[in-house]
Order: sequence, then C-alpha cells, then structure tokens
Amino acid sequence: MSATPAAAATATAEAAAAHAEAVSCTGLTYAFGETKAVDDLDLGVREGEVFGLLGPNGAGKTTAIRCITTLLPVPAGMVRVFGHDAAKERMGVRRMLGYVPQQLSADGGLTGRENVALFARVFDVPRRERAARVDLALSAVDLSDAAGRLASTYSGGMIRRLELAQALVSAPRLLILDEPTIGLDPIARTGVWEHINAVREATGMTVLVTTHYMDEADQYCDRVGLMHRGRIRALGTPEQLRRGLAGRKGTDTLPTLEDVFRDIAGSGLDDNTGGGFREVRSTRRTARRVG
Ligand SMILES: Nc1ncnc2c1ncn2[C@@H]1O[C@H](COP(=O)(O)OP(=O)(O)OP(=O)(O)O)[C@@H](O)[C@H]1O
Repeated sequence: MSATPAAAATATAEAAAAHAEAVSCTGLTYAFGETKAVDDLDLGVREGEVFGLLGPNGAGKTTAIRCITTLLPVPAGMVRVFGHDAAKERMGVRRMLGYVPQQLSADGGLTGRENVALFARVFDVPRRERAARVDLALSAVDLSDAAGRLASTYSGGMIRRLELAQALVSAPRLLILDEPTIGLDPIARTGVWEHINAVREATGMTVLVTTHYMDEADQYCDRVGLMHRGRIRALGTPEQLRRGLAGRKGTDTLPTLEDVFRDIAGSGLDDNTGGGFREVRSTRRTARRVG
C-alpha cells in the first residue's frame, strides 16, 4: 500500500528535521595576508551529532571555528548556525554557542565555582537560575567536590572539565571545542570525552570538535571531516572513510583513520603541514598550560 501524500510530506519533513543543520558553511574563505587559512570551505554539521574536524597543524581548523563562533568576520562565503547568519546576526549566533577555545579560558585565581558563575553572568543566565545552573554544570563534569578550590590547584584534566562547565552553563544548543584533549594523559582524555558524551546524551546538544587525535575521532565522533590546506578533503562516518580506503586498496584489513588521512593528504602532509613557528608555539603553550 502506498503512503498518502500527507504522510509522505510528513515523512519528508521529519527526514529534513532529523538532518537539520546546526552549522552550515558554504564557500567560506579566510586569509591572513597571503596565507589562505580557510579556502572555499563547505561544511555541514547536523543537529545532534558529534562532528570532528580533523587535520594537521595549520590545516585551518581553528580559523574556521573562529569564523563559526563569530570571533573572526566572514570575509567571503556564508556561515549559518541553526539558520542564523554569522556575519549579520552575531549576537544571535553567540547566544546559541558554548565555546572552549585552545587557549586557557579559566582564571587560576578564582575557584571552580567562581569561574563558572562568571560565565553564567557573562552569558546572561537569568539571576534566579544562576546558582542552580552553576551547580548543574559543575556536577555534569564531576567537579562538585572540587568547586571550592582555586582553579590553579586543578590538574590539567580538571581544568579542561572546568572549561567545559563554563561553556555548558548557558545550556548551549551547539558546543564547540578546539582541541579539548591536547596535552592530556590518556585517562584524562577519556574523562573529558565521557563527560562530553554524557551531556550530549542528556541534552541532545550538537558538538563540533577539532582534534589531531584520529583515534579519539574514530571512537567518539559520529562523522568526521578531514581538513587539509583550508578545505574538507573527505567526509563521512569514521567507518565509511575506513571502509572506503579498504575498498580503494582492495584489502580486507580495515585501515585506521590516520591511514585514510595519509591517503588523502598524500606526501604533502609531511612537507607542507606540521605547522610553522606559530603553530608549534601555540600547541606547546596549550600543552604546557594543561599539562
Ligand atoms: N593570526 C594569524 N596570523 C597569521 N597567520 C595565521 C594566524 N592564524 C593562523 N594563521 C595561519 O593560517 C593557517 C591555518 O591556521 P589554523 O590555526 O587555522 O590551523 P589549525 O588547523 O587550527 O592548526 P592547529 O592544529 O595548529 O591549531 C596556518 O598556515 C597559520 O600559519
């Protein structure tokens, strides 16, 4: 029996809603002088998914993220967050975002609770709800017991979780994390991911994360985009990308995501990426401050 036109229309609307885009970049281009950091980037992040933007140092991940968060302008192309134009509706976009940058965003001279409360004020969480929302965010990242201690006494993993709480206190629809686990030991890395996943499962929030760690992306991301020289070079679930390479190579053994990346980026990966002085300095600074 065939579906009625009304049922078909409903099914189509449901399918569209299921794949509604949290982030959509079309033709996004951003240059620092002669360097095209982001080069005609097309990217769609679906509502509710964990999307990993992967790539080596200098691929353009942070620049793309900063355009999406409205911290950088959109000089060419279009960026939309839940349908809002990042160039024209900056405040509207910011209200929907929680952002954990690579750089330290917690103040060591404040307690964990004070840090989160500060973000609650900055993000206009209504005064009546603030204390409860701060408690909720701290408990979501397992920092309730340490909330009264100065952040300067926290371990690297705890600082990252505190920064996560700061970003979560405004109950964002989209959480953006730039290298959330850089410089952390494997146990702390797992801890950060487990907390991200728990919050996402509880709230249905969309997560956009950048990382160098292909193993983490493989394990925790629904879909990944492999970025190289300012553009997405491959897109899909980790399994699709790995099976795709196995098919191209005619092998039964499933390659790793890193193999996929090497296949796509080719030899240029070693010669032209890995970052210059700026990237190395920023990576080491980030690793040192959370280490
Ligand atoms: N403020 C800046 N001034 C000049 N060039 C910059 C600046 N920020 C980034 N770039 C250049 O833009 C390119 C992309 O850098 P970006 O930081 O976006 O890459 P990334 O993929 O995030 O790297 P990483 O993994 O090291 O954070 C690089 O060639 C970098 O040198």
